[in-house]
Amino acid sequence: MEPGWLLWGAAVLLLLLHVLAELSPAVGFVLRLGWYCLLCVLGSLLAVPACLLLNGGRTVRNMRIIKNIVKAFKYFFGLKFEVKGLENFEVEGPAIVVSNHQSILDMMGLMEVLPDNCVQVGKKELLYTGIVGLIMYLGGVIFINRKSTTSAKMVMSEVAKTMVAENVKVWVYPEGTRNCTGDFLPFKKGAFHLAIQAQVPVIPVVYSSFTSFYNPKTKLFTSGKIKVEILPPIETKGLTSDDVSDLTDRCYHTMRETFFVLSGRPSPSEQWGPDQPDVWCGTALLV
Ligand SMILES: CCCCCCCCCCCCCC(=O)SCCNC(=O)CCNC(=O)[C@H](O)C(C)(C)COP(=O)(O)OP(=O)(O)OC[C@H]1O[C@@H](n2cnc3c(N)ncnc32)[C@H](O)[C@@H]1OP(=O)(O)O
Ligand SMILES: CCCCCCCC/C=C\CCCCCCCC(=O)OC[C@@H](O)COP(=O)(O)O
Repeated sequence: MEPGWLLWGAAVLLLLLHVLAELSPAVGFVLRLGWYCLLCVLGSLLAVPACLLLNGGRTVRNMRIIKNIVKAFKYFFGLKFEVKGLENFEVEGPAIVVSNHQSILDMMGLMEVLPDNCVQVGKKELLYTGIVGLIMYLGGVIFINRKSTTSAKMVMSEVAKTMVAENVKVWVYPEGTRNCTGDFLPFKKGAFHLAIQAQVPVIPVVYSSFTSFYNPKTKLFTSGKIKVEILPPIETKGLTSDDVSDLTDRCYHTMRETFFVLSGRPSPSEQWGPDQPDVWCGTALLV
C-alpha cells in the first residue's frame, strides 16, 4: 500500500475516534485512557534504549530520561500543572517524599516535580507490564509485595540503609493504593517507619482533586488543571519508633488540609479508619 493511503487511513481513523469520543463520554474515557497506556508503552520504547546506552543499566540517573519523556504527555490530554513550593525539595541528602495517589495518571504529576536522585516505591505487579515494567526497573523503582507484610517491611528496612548510603530520595504513596474519591484514605505507616529508621526528613507533596476532570465512575476524562504543592520538610532527627504514629497523623492532617484548599473545597468532617467512603481505584487495568 502507498504511504499516502496509509496517512489518509490514519487521519480518517483518528477523526472517527474523535467523533466517537465526543458522542459518548464512556467511549471517550476508554479511548483517552487507552491512549495514555499506549503513550506509556511508546515512551518506554524510547526511554529503554536511551537509558541502556547512556547509563548502562538500572540506576536512578535514568529517572531524568524518563521524566523528560513523561513530561510531554500532559499536552496530549490538555492537562496543566500549577506547582508551588519546589524549593522545599532542596534539602541536603536523602528524604522520604509522600504524596496522595488518585489514578495511574499520577505518573504525569509525579514526573512534573520529581527531584533528582529520587526513586518510587511501587507494587511488584507493575514489573509485569512489559516494556513499561522494564523502564520502571531501569529507573530504580523499588518493588514491594503488598500481599506479604513481612517481605514488604524487609524491603523497606533495606531501603532505609541504602538510601542513606547512596544519597537518594524515596517517593512513597502512603495511601498504598489509588483513590479517586475526592478525599484521602488512611495512611499506611511504612513511609514513616522508613523516615525514622533512616533519620531523614519527610517532604509532603499534595495534588488537588482530579474529580472535576477525571472520574472513572462517571467515565469522565477531560482537560483540566492540577494544583501541586510541595510542603516544607518535616524533620525526624531524634524521633524513635514510638513516634511513627504521631508523625503519620501529622503528615495526614497537614496534607489533607492542603488537599481541600488546593481543590477549592471545604474540608468534610474528618474520617479515619473503617468509616471511609467507597474506594474506587480508577481502572482495573493494573491489578
Ligand atoms: C513511560 C513510562 C514511565 C514509567 C515511570 C515510572 C514511574 C513509577 C511510578 C510508580 C508508582 C507506583 C505506585 C504504587 O505502586 S503505590 C502501591 C505500593 N506502595 C505502597 O503500598 C506504599 C505504602 N505502603 C506502606 O508503606 C505499607 O505500610 C507497607 C507496604 C510497608 C506494608 O503494608 P501492609 O498493608 O502489608 O501492612 P501495614 O501497613 O498494615 O503494616 C503492618 C504493621 O507493620 C508496621 N510497619 C510497616 N512498615 C514497617 C517498617 N518498615 N518497619 C517496621 N514496621 C513497619 C506498621 O506500622 C503496622 O504495625 P502497626 O502500626 O499496625 O502496629
Ligand atoms: C505483557 C504485559 C501485558 C501488560 C500490558 C499492560 C500495559 C500497561 C501500559 C501502560 C500502563 C501505564 C502505567 C503507568 C504506571 C502508573 C503506576 C500506578 O499508578 O500504578 C498503580 C499503583 O500505584 C496502585 O495500584 P492499585 O490502585 O493498588 O491497583
